Amino acid sequence: MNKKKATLLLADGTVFTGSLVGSHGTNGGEICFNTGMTGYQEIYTDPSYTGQIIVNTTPHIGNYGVVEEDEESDHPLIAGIVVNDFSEIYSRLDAKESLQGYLERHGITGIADVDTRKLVRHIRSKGAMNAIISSEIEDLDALKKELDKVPDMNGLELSSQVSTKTPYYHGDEKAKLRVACVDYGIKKNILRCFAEREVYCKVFPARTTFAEMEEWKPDAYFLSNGPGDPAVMEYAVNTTKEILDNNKPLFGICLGHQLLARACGISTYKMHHGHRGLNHPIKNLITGKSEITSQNHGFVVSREDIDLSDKLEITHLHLNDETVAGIKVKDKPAFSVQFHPESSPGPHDSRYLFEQFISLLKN
Ligand SMILES: NC(=O)CC[C@H](N)C(=O)O
Repeated sequence: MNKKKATLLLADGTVFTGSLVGSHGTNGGEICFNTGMTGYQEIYTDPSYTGQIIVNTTPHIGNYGVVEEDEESDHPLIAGIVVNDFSEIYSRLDAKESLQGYLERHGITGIADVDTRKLVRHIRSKGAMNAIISSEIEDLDALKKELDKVPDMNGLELSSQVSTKTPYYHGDEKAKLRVACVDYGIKKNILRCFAEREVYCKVFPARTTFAEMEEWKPDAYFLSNGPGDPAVMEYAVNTTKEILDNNKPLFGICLGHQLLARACGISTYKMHHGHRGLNHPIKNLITGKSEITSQNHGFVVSREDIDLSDKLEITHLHLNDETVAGIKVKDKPAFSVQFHPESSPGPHDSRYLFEQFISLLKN
């Protein structure tokens, strides 16, 4: 076990020390915690976490290694991990590599042997903030200088960095339904959920125009999840407005949901410390049933703005804090959710939303 010392410094001056995991180095980002008890590889490779340091509240990380099928993108884009008990030993029949080897190979620096319960309580009371992990710099003033260089998540556009550079296809070419997916940082399992339901997808770079996507003659549009602040994605909001103006069926997940709201004139804001985990309860206001959902977001759409607007209807509410978890555009075939129905990792309660979208575009 690598027992090289590492330091975690938070923007408010709080320091935690522990041991290095992953790659020797220094890395900063916004610190946030995920309460999922499984699924570390899917979480680390979800492009929505770009530029963030993930604290896993589940104490034991690494014990089942990594497998290629669990990748939600081609490689991890996170700015680091903070864990309690890190295991280099893994026991899973089909695992090919240890998490240690994987993190090292991808240049991700992490810190273990941290009292993650204390750290999470601190983030819960003080709110989201930047942090830095280093196994190189021990001097706190020098580390603080590096931390000051880390950009604020508020006002940060990251989708253009993580989006595909060229369009690609997913699924069966002969499938009857064709969905144009705008890649703001798409998770692979969303494409799998479409393919399983006989939908053929063409995935477009984030800055593709509506006219360019129309050339492929899609039946509908999908706006993906992704990292960063939706408030500074003017280009994406404009594309969404064009999709709506042309009455095309539209489905959005997470960042895609925030973009749909913004295209309808609703503002978004940064939450105190966000929702990240696999057991977030939401209520479907149409069916009256609750669903346990997978979530990963730091921003949210304004419920006050929706209440004042005549364009949107709230379809889902988060039961912990009554924030907006789903919306529908009143006179258009367009809807979106703040949570992750593709849930990789997470429960499958909300997979019906893919069927709901497909029936919408069949009509
Ligand atoms: N999973 C996502 O799509 C995240 C959306 C957005 N970046 C947020 O943090 O709220």
